[in-house]
Amino acid sequence: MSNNNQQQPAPVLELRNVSVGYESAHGMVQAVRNVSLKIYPNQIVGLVGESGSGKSTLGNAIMALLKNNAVLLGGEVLVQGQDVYKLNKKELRKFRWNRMSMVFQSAMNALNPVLTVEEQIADVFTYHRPAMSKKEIYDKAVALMKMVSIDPKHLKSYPHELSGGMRQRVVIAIALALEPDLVIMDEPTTALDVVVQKSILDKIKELQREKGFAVLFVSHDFSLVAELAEKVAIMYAGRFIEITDSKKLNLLERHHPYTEGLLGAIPELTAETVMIEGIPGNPPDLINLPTGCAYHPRCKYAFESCKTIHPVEKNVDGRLIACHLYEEEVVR
Ligand SMILES: Nc1ncnc2c1ncn2[C@@H]1O[C@H](COP(=O)(O)OP(=O)(O)OP(=O)(O)O)[C@@H](O)[C@H]1O
Repeated sequence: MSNNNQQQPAPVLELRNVSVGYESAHGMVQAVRNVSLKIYPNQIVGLVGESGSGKSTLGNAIMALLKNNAVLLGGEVLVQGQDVYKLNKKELRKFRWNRMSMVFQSAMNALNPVLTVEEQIADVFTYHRPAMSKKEIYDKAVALMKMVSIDPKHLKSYPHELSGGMRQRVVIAIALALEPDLVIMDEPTTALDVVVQKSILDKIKELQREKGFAVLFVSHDFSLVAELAEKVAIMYAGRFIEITDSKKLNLLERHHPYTEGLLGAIPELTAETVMIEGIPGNPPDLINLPTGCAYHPRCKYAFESCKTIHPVEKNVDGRLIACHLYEEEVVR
């Protein structure tokens, strides 16, 4: 979304200093640490980071679907201005799927194997739109199948009779059934081959443009997110270490050293020889985080302050970067 208008629309999603931990026998796992972000209508924002960086935890936290041992340690999650943690159980059940929905990791395997596609789509309407007639629900199911480019004859199919790509399309159709304002997609195409992956991503883009919902697209695949999303939040050890326009995701721009490492790990298809410079070391233990910057033990630029002083987010050429290498104005 362009920022040129003086009148910026209200964000669909606003995260204010959100922190989430998991209680464990060894201490609190600090899975999400003080993250803030705004997503506007019509916008696709990518969320990337290595496995274990806290992406799914944040997605679940937005939906207020945290696991039993998880705790919202602080902050606010506002969807269309509503703090989801201020809703009671009944209000939350209504709010979810109507205003915000989520395509979970490996969702295509989460379809109920003993129900037909039609029954699973109908369930959503029976629960959330009890006044709808059977005929209206059937018509809606047909329209949803067409929307995700599946022949409506498959409404009578059971999940095992569909390909992985078709099952994933059904899951996306279900997530969009009630026309939510915000859709969280957690690795929606990871289990699929590249061709099917591309067709699903094209479908997501097409539907998003047509319907105008906002998307938080979670993935560990940096190049995929850079292509799909307008803005990308890069997560390391539970924190956003950089938030940038995806257009600026190239090594000619200044970045957080971790982003630079991820960018270096993307092979350039046009290059004659491909040099992949991985990131050395492993992500930190989220119970005993390193002092200072959590990335410093792996950072090739680390200096003394990085070991002791927590880097705050700074505005660097229009990007938010939390790194001592940069001196610019403090934004928050
Ligand atoms: N129920 C749990 N109890 C304790 N720790 C947990 C629990 N669930 C997740 N974690 C830890 O929280 C951290 C963040 O996990 P999360 O699944 O959010 O990361 P992720 O970036 O989504 O990873 P992936 O891409 O592998 O799904 C990890 O260190 C993980 O081990």
